[in-house]
Amino acid sequence: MKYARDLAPALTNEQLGEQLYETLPWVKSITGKTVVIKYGGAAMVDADLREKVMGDILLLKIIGARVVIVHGGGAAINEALGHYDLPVEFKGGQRVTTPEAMEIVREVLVGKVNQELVAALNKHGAVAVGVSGSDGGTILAEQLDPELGRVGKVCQVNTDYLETLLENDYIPVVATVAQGTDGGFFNINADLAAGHIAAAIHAHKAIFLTDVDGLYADFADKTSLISNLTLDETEGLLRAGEVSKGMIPKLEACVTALKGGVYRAHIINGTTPHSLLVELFTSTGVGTVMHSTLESYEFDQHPHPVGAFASRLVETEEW
Ligand SMILES: Nc1ncnc2c1ncn2[C@@H]1O[C@H](COP(=O)(O)OP(=O)(O)O)[C@@H](O)[C@H]1O
Ligand SMILES: CC(=O)N[C@@H](CCC(=O)OP(=O)(O)O)C(=O)O
Repeated sequence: MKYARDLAPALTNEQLGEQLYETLPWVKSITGKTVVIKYGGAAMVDADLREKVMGDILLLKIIGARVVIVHGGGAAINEALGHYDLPVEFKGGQRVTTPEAMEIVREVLVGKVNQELVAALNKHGAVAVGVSGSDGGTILAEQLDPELGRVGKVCQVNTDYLETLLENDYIPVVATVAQGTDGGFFNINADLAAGHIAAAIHAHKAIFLTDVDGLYADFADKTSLISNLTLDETEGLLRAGEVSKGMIPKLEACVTALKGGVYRAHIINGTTPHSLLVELFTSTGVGTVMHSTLESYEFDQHPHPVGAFASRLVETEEW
């Protein structure tokens, strides 16, 4: 037997209740909306954390969000290439992918990472379905640059199969190996694929879970975490070469998503337990959020009384 008094809660029941109640408008803002979550390989390495992320995603689904997961697996691909003594090389945040490496990319992304994520979700019930870019012609790509080998540029996203799965209450889990216009397969950076999918499926939000707290104005200066920025500012940072490595495709993906009509793009730390819930269900959030204009951002930033929020929901119904 355990006495409640010995559990020493950090908050009083009233404070806890207040906090839960404050999430209500944010929960309402997600219900019925499509949310594309890019789950990066860098945030996937710890199995316990991965379970927590899957739990948070299930919670989003239970409250009525239409969730699409697009996953990476860069770290696992590096490991597999090392195992076969194949080189690991990136240019502008994209992997140089020889035909040999492409075979490994397929094995790792489609055969391993995708199945593991689907299995982790399906422990809780038959909710997830693995989708590779070529399934249902979901992602069609052509060669991006001969120097990068089998790296693809997305030319078309066909959302029919994803929509069918969402309508039937499944969570599609997408591995970003695309069908090539030349009949082969292409390796698509998972951030870029997520940006294109979010735009094509008219997502309300695109959320990028990675291994840093968000976008830093200066990565070396940990006090420079950016809380929010506009589309123009994001493009400005890219043009000025202010970001490097994996952050380049991530920001490019945010730009693609926002230009394609996605309401918000978020970059958050997937290695911090429940960052997804804090980002989505609190006024302050934890990571970096990108939005089309400052006006549209400020509109969202004060806690909305439930009644007032309901009228906003009507205004944004199409999303
Ligand atoms: N300005 C920046 N702010 C944040 N991260 C940055 C920045 N510039 C480069 N990075 C790097 O981008 C990495 C995230 O991209 P990546 O390694 O591709 O992760 P993922 O596997 O989640 O896509 C960070 O770990 C960090 O090293
Ligand atoms: C072309 C290209 O770079 N493809 C990526 C695909 C996986 C990925 O994007 O994984 P993360 O999200 O974990 O970085 C790669 O081969 O690593």
